[in-house]
Amino acid sequence: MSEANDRAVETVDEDPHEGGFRAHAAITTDRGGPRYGEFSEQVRLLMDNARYACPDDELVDELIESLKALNDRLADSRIDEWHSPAGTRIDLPSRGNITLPPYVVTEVNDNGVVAELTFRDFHLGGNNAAHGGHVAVAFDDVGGFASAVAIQHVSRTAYLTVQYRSITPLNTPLRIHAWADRIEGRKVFIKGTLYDGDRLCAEMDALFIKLNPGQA
Ligand SMILES: CCCCCCCCCC(=O)SCCNC(=O)CCNC(=O)[C@H](O)C(C)(C)COP(=O)(O)OP(=O)(O)OC[C@H]1O[C@@H](n2cnc3c(N)ncnc32)[C@H](O)[C@@H]1OP(=O)(O)O
Repeated sequence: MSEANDRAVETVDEDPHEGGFRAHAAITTDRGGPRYGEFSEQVRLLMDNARYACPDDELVDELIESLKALNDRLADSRIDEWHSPAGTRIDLPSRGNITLPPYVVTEVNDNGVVAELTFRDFHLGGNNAAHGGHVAVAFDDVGGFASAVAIQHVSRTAYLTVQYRSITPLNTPLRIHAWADRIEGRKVFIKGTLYDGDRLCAEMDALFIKLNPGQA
């Protein structure tokens, strides 16, 4: 961590959340400003390019210096997780969270949540296919979304099983669907599918537990 990072971490205030991972602060579309989406896209491109880059020694030296300078500038703007744009910008793919594969929600209703999702170069597993872990990340997030829709409350994943049925391609718009199969008390049983066109890539079977008041 740089000195700037150390300073940023020290500025994190008392944790304002009230159970789960939902902040008191309202979800907004203006944190980070009107160009925050472009910023996120540039970060994603950086991740994509880094995944495939093979820089020579001279370029590595140059890139390290550029990235150090960039990281120092970014670290100076760090705030706590509850107020950062990443994860709260509902107008951007995956709520502006660049750690998630980008998806855009197309339907939210009694049948659950449907989204168009694209794994990118950064999500490479092998031979131009998505890494299975990233497929699980996608299911966890969209599954958690479907659980929240079904119970109108925050829940956490107790287990999540993925059946990998066929190769999940990169850089291809996919259809991800998650829905509440049944609810038993605090237990929300979520199912999900991931399709490339008509081809089933993966299926999810998961349990989310509704959090009690104040539960972390
Ligand atoms: C719109 C925004 C959308 C955002 C989406 C974001 C989604 C991201 C979701 C996540 O990634 S959360 C992070 C990953 N998950 C965790 O870190 C959870 C870690 N585990 C825990 O915190 C607790 O184990 C958990 C909250 C899941 C459950 O603990 P509790 O103490 O609240 O529940 P309890 O142990 O009393 O169990 C309640 C019921 O669930 C059952 N249960 C709990 N864990 C189970 C399990 N693993 N398998 C089967 N059943 C399970 C348990 O048997 C019991 O059944 P009964 O009511 O019938 O007796």
